[in-house]
Amino acid sequence: MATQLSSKEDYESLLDKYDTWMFDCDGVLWRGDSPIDGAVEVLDILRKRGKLNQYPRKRLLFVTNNATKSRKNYKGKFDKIGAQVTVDEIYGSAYAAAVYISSVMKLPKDKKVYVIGMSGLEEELREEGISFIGGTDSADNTLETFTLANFTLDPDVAAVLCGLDTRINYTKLSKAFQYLTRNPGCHFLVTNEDSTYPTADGLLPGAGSISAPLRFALGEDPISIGKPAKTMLDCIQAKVNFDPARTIIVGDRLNTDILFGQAGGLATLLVLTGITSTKDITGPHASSIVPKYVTDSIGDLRALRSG
Ligand SMILES: O=C(O)[C@H](O)[C@H](O)COP(=O)(O)O
Ligand SMILES: [Mg+2]
Repeated sequence: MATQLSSKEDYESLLDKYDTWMFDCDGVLWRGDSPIDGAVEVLDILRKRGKLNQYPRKRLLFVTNNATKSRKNYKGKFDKIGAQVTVDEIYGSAYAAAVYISSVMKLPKDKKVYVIGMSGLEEELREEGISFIGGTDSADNTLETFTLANFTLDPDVAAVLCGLDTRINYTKLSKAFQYLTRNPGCHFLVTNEDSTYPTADGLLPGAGSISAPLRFALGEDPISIGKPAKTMLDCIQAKVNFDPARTIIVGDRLNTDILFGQAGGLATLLVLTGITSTKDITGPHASSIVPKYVTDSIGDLRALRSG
């Protein structure tokens, strides 16, 4: 059963127990471009309280499955909402995918990736020195009818990488399908599998719903790199030395954020400002994924402001 947090004492006890705070972004810190009420203030409180001598220094990390933006893009988004965050505190599935392709898959330099995704994903691939086609290329961002007669297979494509792409179309799906069925050994990778994406005005199809047509057409599941996969945690641990026993992840989705935390031996705090609602964690249809703590919103931690 999850512990429902509500009092200042509840939140103070979290400060006592955890030095590293991992924050999911969509549905926790913001919905689309709208910050969650109190989120920026709470980040500031945690930084300030973490510097006081009664607590070990607090480390804040931001761990998002949203592959539409690069770490630098996210730094700009944090700046815009007035949150003091550095690029090396940000871990996105776009970055994790680029690291996976270069360091785990070890894609040969003469090979390339066919991308379904947006400029942030392309930026992270470029930063890792990975060659790619597709993505925001104008030839792929078209509503023209796709015909194989006009398509030339690139034999150097050794992986297809699919992330959230708000300009998805039949041409992109068809090209990806050609590479995955006609280039021998072509890897099928997705940045993440979130089914939906929480915006300020409601839910939209998420990255998992963008790659779903390919999975159905292929009859094959991809390798997924974002939460809850361990790949994302490996990516963070390669850069940041933290103690899982003194680390908490704050998330809004049970089958990504909370599972990711549980698999990594982290404490988990679920907030109800994004994907998950009370009916998902209580009553007859409650999920089997049970967070350690629950609170309505990250803004509830403003109770810590007085110190
Ligand atoms: O569709 C997606 O990619 C996800 O809904 C979204 O981007 C998740 O982002 P997160 O909650 O991990 O910040
Ligand atoms: Mg989220």
